[in-house]
Amino acid sequence: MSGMLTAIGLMSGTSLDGVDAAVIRTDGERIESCGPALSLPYSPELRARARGLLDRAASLPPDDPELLATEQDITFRHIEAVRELHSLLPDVDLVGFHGQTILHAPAERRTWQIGDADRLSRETGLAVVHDFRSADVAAGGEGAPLVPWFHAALLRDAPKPLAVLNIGGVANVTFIDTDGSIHACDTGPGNALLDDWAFSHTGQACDVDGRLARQGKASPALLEKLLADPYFARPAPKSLDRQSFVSALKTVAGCTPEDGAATLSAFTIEAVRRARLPATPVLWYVCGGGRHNPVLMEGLRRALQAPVRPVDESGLDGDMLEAQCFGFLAVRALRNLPLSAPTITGAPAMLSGGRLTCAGLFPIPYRLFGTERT
Ligand SMILES: Nc1ncnc2c1ncn2[C@@H]1O[C@H](COP(=O)(O)OP(=O)(O)OP(=O)(O)O)[C@@H](O)[C@H]1O
Ligand SMILES: CC(=O)N[C@H]1[C@@H]2OC[C@@H](O2)[C@@H](O)[C@@H]1O[C@H](C)C(=O)O
Repeated sequence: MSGMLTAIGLMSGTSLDGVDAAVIRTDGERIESCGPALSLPYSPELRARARGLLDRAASLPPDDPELLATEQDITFRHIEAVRELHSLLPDVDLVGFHGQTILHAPAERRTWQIGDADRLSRETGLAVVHDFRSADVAAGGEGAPLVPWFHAALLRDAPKPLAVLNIGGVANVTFIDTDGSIHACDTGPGNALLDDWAFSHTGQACDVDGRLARQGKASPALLEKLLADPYFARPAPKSLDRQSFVSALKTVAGCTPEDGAATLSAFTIEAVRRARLPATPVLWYVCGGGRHNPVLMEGLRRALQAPVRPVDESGLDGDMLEAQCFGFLAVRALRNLPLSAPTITGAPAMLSGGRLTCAGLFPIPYRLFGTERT
C-alpha cells in the first residue's frame, strides 16, 4: 500500500508500570500491519518517584530538580525501548512518544506529559511526534481519550455497535456505532485504586489475578457513596486524571484488605456499566492490563448486557493497543488528520495535534512528508 510509514509507538500509562513500545505500519487511516512489541518495566524506585510527582504536579514548577531528574530517567527508558525495537527493524520512519502523564486537568486547560522528545530524537536518530493532547485541551477539549480513531481503524470489520473498553490505571471506552460514528469517554477508575490498595496491604504492585478481591465482599453502602460522585452523572465526553478518585481509598479505609479490594473492583465495574453510551453495544472488547484480572472480567460479564471478550480473541494484542495507537497517531499528526473530535473529546471541531521534533535527524527524510525523493 502506498503512503504507508513504519512507526514505533510508545506509551507509559497511568499505571506507571513502565514503557510499552510497538511497531505499526500505517498511513494514519488504514493499518497494514502491527509488528514486534516489547515492554520495559520501570524499576520500583522509578515507579515510586513518578508516583510521588502525581500528588505534587498541580503546584510543581517546571524546573523542579526532582521532576527534571525523573523526566530524564523516564526518557532514558523510552530510548532503550526504541533502540531495542529499532535493532530488530532498522527501517523505521518515526516515533510516536506519549510521555508520562503526571497531571490531567482539562477544566483548567492543563494536561502534562513529561518526557524529553528532543533527547529521544537525538539519541535514536529518529523523528519524534509528541505532545498529543495539548492542542485539544487548548481548544477546550478533554484531551483524552485519544485512542478511539485507532480502535475504529483496527476494528473496522467487527460487529457494530461495538464498545472497546481499556482498563488501564483509568478506564476508558470507545463506542463505534453502526454508521461508523465514534463516541468516547473515560468511564471511571480502572486499576489505579486497586493497585494502590493492594500495594499498601500486600506490598504487591496490583491485586494479582484478583485474589484479594475474590476473598472479599463489596460493601453496597460504600459503593453507593463512591458512585455519588458527580462525574458519573455527567454526559460524555469527559476524562479523568489518575488521581481523580484517590479519595475512594479513604472511603474504604475501614474495610478489611479483601473487602476493600472487592469494593474497589465493584467501583470500576459499576462505573463502566454507568457509561452513558448512545446505544447498547452488541459486543464489548476489553484491552489493557485489567483484562488479566478475572474478578473485573467476571463482574463486567454480569453487569453488561452483551458478550464481554478480551480483544485478543479478535487476533489483537490487548497489552499493546495503546503503544500501537501512538504510532498510528504520530502518522495521523504528520498528515494533519484529526486526533480528536467533538464526540470523542468534546473539542469544538475535529482537531489534529502533536508536535514534531527532528533534533537527531538531518536531513529530514522526504518520505515523512509524502514526497518520495527521486
Ligand atoms: N494478572 C493480573 N492481575 C490483576 N491485575 C493485573 C494483572 N496484570 C495486569 N494487571 C493490571 O494492569 C495494570 C497495567 O495495565 P495497563 O498497562 O493497561 O495500564 P496503563 O497502560 O498504564 O494505564 P492507562 O491505560 O490508564 O494509561 C497493572 O497496574 C495491574 O493493575
Ligand atoms: C491524560 C491521560 O494520559 N489519559 C489516559 C489515561 O489512561 C486511560 C485513560 O486515562 C485515557 O483517557 C488516556 O489514555 C489513552 C491512551 C487515551 O488517550 O485514549
